[in-house]
Amino acid sequence: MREFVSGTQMKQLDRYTIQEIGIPSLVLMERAARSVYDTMIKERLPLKKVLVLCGSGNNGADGVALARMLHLSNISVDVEILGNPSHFTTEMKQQIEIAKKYQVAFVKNKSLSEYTTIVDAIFGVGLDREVGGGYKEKIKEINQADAKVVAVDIPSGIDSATGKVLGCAVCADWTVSFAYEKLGTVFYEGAEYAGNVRVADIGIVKMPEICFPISTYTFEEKDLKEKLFRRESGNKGTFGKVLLIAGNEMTSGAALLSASSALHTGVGMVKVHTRKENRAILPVQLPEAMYCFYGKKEIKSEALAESLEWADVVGIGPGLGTNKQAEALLEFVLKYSKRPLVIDADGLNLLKSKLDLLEKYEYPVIMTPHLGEFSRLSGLSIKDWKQQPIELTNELAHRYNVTLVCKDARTVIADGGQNVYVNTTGNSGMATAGSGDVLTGILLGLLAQGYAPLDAAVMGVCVHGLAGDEAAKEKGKYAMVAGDLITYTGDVLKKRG
Ligand SMILES: NC(=O)C1=CN([C@@H]2O[C@H](COP(=O)(O)OP(=O)(O)OC[C@H]3O[C@@H](n4cnc5c(N)ncnc54)[C@H](O)[C@@H]3O)[C@@H](O)[C@H]2O)[C@@H](O)CC1
Ligand SMILES: Nc1ncnc2c1ncn2[C@@H]1O[C@H](COP(=O)(O)OP(=O)(O)O)[C@@H](O)[C@H]1O
Ligand SMILES: [K+]
Repeated sequence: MREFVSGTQMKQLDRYTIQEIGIPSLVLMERAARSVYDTMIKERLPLKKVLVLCGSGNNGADGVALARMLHLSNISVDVEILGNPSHFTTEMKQQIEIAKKYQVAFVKNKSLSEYTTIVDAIFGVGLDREVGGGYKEKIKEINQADAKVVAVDIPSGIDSATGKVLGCAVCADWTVSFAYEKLGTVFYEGAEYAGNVRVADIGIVKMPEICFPISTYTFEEKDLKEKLFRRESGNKGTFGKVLLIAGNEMTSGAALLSASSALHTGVGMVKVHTRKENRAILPVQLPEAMYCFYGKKEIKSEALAESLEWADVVGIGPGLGTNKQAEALLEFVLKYSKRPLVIDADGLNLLKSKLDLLEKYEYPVIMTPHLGEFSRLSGLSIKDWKQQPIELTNELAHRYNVTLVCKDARTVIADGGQNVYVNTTGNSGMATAGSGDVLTGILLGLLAQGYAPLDAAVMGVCVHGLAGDEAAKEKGKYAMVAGDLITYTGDVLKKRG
């Protein structure tokens, strides 16, 4: 698992390392600059003529130290300082003094066309407002230049906690980040601006010396290998029974995708509770599942109660619609199910009027809203979530006492505890109808096989994204459809299981 930090957290770690541990700031800076230097050499960046653009803070000071190292290696380098001298940090003043003694060249407003590589040391994690004026003009110039661009710590203009572009931002080919990758280059748009990200250990203390109220991780492919477990002696009972309540008379596809995806995740049995109109389609397309059909004006309470008793886990929502019948189904499940529950799609759209029942539900719940559903459920706007994705996901998970999977290009998963997860697998090809239904099936499949809710959620979202990445590799992001994710889920589990 990889850990991420916000700029505020990073500053706490810097401060702790310098003040409590006693490593001088200039020592950290020397290592920071050296790690950027090493990346530039290792990645064979064109170093015929380098420009280092520096702001007035310690990100700029890193830049001046780097310029000195390049200069001492006989690489032709110029430094341009953009910041106001009256705002220079102590370290910045020291670095300039040292560099001048080594005769590093300081320049002003030279054309960027003569440089083969530009280093962005304008703002680091200290960026705290929109970029404007001369900085904005310079960043636009960098983005238009032909040179390769290396960002120090984080591309200037990217909010270190959210990835938001604050006015404008440097578009880098490489970002060398110190100690931890910043959340700002994990979330979009920052992830696109950062290019290739390398994390350099510069001697800053690692957690848990400092305990944050929330720690942020990503669950990776190699973690899957450790977590996935399938008992060779198992039978279809031990691999779990899923009850899926999904699909109305218009939307058999959603039920099919979720049910099929649960089966392709290795679950023992799946039963689908769905509308009678689907009788002619679903068993033909998915004969491996069992079915219970209900008519227009009923929910078949007796059969449903039996199925709820039979199942190990229950899923409700994909393609269910939001009419009275769907509402009655959700109410019945919340009242009478005694199993872990996954609520998705229309199940979430109906939940707002059933929050009292949700509160009383005594078994684990995973909810999987995309941001529109999150917004309807919470009353918060999508913009609110984008400003504080980690905190708001965790807060809502805590409020409803559920595991919450907030689906976006970077899905955030939380259960109200100390650890929040940001998924980094997947791609834009997954922004296609039915992708979410597939995820619901994967989550049900993992839950039924006995993984704890938070584990099932982080593993499932990671698998879903990896399946998307395989699909993109084979079919392309334009042509891939949700059904492909099911096929590749099987491949992902086969390779990593
Ligand atoms: N000793 C340390 O503290 C270390 C710091 N390091 C570097 O220091 C950076 C953090 O340094 P700082 O905290 O000094 O902050 P930065 O250098 O990131 O920037 C802060 C400066 O920019 C100004 N500023 C912020 N937003 C602005 C805007 N939109 N327009 C114009 N000016 C703006 C601030 O007023 C301040 O002068 C890290 O990203 C990292 O590169 C590393 O060298 C590791 C060690
Ligand atoms: N750009 C993207 N990068 C990675 N994953 C994405 C991207 N866009 C969408 N996804 C994923 O695809 C799924 C879409 O789910 P959802 O919005 O519920 O779709 P649907 O309702 O059509 O099934 C989510 O798991 C989401 O995280
Ligand atoms: K920078």
